[in-house]
Amino acid sequence: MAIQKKHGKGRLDKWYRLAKEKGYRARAAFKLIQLNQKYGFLEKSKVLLDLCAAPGSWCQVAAEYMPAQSIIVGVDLSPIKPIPRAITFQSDITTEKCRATIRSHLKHWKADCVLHDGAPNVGAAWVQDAFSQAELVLQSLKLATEFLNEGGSFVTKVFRSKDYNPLLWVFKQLFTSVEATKPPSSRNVSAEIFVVCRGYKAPKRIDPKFLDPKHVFAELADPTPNNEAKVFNPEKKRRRREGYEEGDYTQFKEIPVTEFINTTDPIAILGSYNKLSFQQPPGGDLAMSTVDRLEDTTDEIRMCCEDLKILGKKEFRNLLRWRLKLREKFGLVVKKNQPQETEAEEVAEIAPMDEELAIQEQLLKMREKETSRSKKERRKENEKKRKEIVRLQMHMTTPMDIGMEQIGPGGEDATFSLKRIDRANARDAVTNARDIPAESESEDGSGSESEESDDDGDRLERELDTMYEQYQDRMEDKDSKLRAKKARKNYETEEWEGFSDENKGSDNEDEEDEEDEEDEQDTAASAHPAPQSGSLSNNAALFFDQDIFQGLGDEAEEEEEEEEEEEEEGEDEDDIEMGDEEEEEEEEAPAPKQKKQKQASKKQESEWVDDSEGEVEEPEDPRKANGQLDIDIITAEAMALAQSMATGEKRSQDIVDDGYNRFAFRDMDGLPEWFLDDEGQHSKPHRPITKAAAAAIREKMRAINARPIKKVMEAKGRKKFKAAQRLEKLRKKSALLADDEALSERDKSQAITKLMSKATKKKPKQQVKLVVAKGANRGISGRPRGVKGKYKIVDSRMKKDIRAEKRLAKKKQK
Ligand SMILES: C[S@@+](CC[C@H](N)C(=O)[O-])C[C@H]1O[C@@H](n2cnc3c(N)ncnc32)[C@H](O)[C@@H]1O
Repeated sequence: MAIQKKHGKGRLDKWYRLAKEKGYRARAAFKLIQLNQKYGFLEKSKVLLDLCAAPGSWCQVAAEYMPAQSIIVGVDLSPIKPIPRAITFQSDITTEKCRATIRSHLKHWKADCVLHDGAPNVGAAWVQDAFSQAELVLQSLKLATEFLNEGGSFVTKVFRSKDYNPLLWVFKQLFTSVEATKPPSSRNVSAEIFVVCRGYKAPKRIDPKFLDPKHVFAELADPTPNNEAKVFNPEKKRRRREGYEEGDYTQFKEIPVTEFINTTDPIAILGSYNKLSFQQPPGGDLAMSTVDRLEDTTDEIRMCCEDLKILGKKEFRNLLRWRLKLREKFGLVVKKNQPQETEAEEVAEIAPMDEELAIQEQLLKMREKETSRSKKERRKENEKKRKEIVRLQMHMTTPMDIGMEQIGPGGEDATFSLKRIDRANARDAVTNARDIPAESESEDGSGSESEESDDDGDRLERELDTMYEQYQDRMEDKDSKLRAKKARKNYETEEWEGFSDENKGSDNEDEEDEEDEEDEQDTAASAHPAPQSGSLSNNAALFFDQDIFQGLGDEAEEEEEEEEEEEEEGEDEDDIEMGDEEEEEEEEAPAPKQKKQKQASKKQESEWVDDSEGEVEEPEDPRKANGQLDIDIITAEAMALAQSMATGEKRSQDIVDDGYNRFAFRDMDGLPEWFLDDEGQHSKPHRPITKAAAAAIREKMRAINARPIKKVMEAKGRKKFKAAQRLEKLRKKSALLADDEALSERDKSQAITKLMSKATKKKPKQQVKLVVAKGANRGISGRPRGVKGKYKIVDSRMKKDIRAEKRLAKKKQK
């Protein structure tokens, strides 16, 4: 079997290399070694039959692990090069001829172990592949039943497909123990799995149906038909979760919109189909034409139905709400509080069950969601607190607001809480209260109806939230950049831990009581309305540490210092004997503040770098020796900005003003995560980029890319250093020679020339000796006997591979 080396499955991994090293013909050898390590069937076997054995690595392993004098018979469609201690031949295991040849080789013996690693045509159509592999497994089982000893083992490869379970069932009828396992050397991307069947029961007679693919893989009728679903939808097909439906291998799937209305699992339809069709069936469908004509079926809904794969969460929600409305109109939803006797006859028997199932499902999901929701809410709360503190620090709000959040009109405990109304999804009702006649609710009971549809709405909302989270998890699994981004985001929005210890009240020390601590921190927030920079939250510290504030801060500090100096001068006159120590203290005081600023700006810079490269990197010291920020301009936006500042087009004050835009300080309270994610991507200021700036950045990046990598530079440096050392040595030696008075001038020059030629002579590269892993060298670890210098253990297969590679390279050149 030729191995493709470039991509995914054919990748040359560690098992491939290890197989080369150990002299095995295929990496598959390690699968058998690992299976044997777990179940130990080889050591116990004296006769072994290896079905589908080429190129023969399993036979090699068997010969290694089985007791001496054991019999190993291997067969394959492809020829197998001779293997010591094994008999091999070429044949198709599905044929009678193969069976007869095995018999002739085994004579009267029975096998203790039958191995099967067959894989027909892997790589073509997956469905077809899996099936013929399953057939091959059944065929090998047939041979096993004929040649296995009682108590013997059958080890086979199976592909995970719909035929897997029937196969397992058959194995279990014939063996006392059946275990499926995937050895570590089997690639995760491969659908293969190994089944180890031990303790062959050796029944006297086996019903041929057991080993007949037609019977074993026949489709079974569903033993418990879903009559309930049939009432609503008599022609509904059973969904197949194992892949394409039989006979339907298309990617594009369409389903009548009426099925979407009827189904009890609308999310499944939205997730697996591409289009909800309004197309009338040949005989016409009354339900379809009604759906088509209804007012609720707006143009927007129709457009959404056209292509489900491009819809966002909002559109899905609209579709689900529309479905609910239509179900209500068609009488498919029965209200919980409606008396039983008023229900329509047909619906009366079915709908409550439907409802009950839905409620149970709902309860389960709610419980699952509860934990994640409370976590999310806590995070939001913390974010809100932090934002308020930032605002406070920027004098955008009064400290009163923080207290108000706890007990004021907007707070959770307040009598009138808009937020709570929002949660009950009734804010619209409140705002539209004037339009609703007062008695309408009590008269027709629509209040409870809307409550119920609110319940449904909430459920849908939760389902969509879960789906969105799952979608994000999937994307994160796929994309390392996204993972890094999320990790950064989590770090930024990590739980607020309040002010640093210095700012906490002295009675704020009980770390175990977290709630108390939080309360105290809140009180501390309101008690200390203007915390120093050292106690700023992450974002605030970052904000104030931006370059533009450096100057402003300095100016303010300078002014303060000037004022202080003036005061000091005045004081000095009064109190001339102020001690040196006090002066030193005053000078040292701002140091921690600077340190914190430095750390914050360090973090900021690392974030800029992360944003541009999508990787989390260790931040380097962003300051030069003179203490200035050493920020590299790496985006065209920043370059354009720098240019405009350098040319005097913009002043630092303009940049500060630009910071106050509609994107700054957005209120994110109560907004769903998916919305914020989307906003974060698209709703941000677009700063102008000039052609010159873009060209400058391009040039800069080209220069960076042209730079050799660090390792190469280091190697070159080492080389240079060694050359310099050699030269120095040479210089000293020749100086000694030159000073030697015993030598004539001629001898001196000859000796120096000799030295020079010796030094400039390149050492011949040490040849690597190839040692073929056969005979005494097979499977050895360490230096083979009689080999000196560098060596490499190879097998004939590797030579072939190298030759093939060369051939291919030549072909490409042509
Ligand atoms: C994965 S390889 C086996 C590797 C082998 N276990 C080893 O360790 O070297 C699968 C083999 O199944 C063989 N095969 C597929 N269909 C077969 C058949 N009907 N009869 C015999 N061999 C077959 C293929 O020729 C192929 O060599």
